[in-house]
Amino acid sequence: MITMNDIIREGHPTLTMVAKEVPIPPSEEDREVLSSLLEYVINSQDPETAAKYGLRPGIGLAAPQINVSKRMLAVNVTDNQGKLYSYALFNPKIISHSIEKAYLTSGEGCLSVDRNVPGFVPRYARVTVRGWDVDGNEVKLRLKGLPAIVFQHEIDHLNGIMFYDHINPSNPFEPIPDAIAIER
Ligand SMILES: OCN(O)CCCc1ccccc1
Ligand code: NI
Repeated sequence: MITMNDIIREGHPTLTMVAKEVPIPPSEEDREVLSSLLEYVINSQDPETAAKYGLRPGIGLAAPQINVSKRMLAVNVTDNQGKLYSYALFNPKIISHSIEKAYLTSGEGCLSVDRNVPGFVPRYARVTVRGWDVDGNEVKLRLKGLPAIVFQHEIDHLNGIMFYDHINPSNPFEPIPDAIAIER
């Protein structure tokens, strides 16, 4: 199982690399890595397991964060209507997105960043993501709200982008025009 010892931190070069596509159908090794990402996210959200293994809670995790520079991510997050989005995908890609933006009023954090970086992170309000699941089946997701934000955070990791790269350095809390403010 993945623990915090396996998660690399900012300054590690893998976090700013562009990760490689995974051959589909996936190898047994790639299937195990993908499953371990989702396992971490779920474990980290279980208070007993998180306490037992010292896991920092996360609503997503991308393979580069465990020093595997391959295009894989896992998300386990509930939206504001109580719908659970639990996905582990190979080669996820945003194939369309709204013009409208959205941001978390609380800002974002990252398991690979051991510090608070305050500020609004502008994201697309709605995205359509296409990817492949652990069995190699194509998946297409239409996302909005917190799930859309998380998928964009994770897909950024596959392109070597950190959440704070999007924060306005001169005014981190500058209002984002016409954007949806998402309270958490
Ligand atoms: O890459 C995953 N990760 O570092 C865990 C935190 C994920 C996350 C936190 C806030 C907003 C979007 C995504
Ligand atoms: Ni992150």
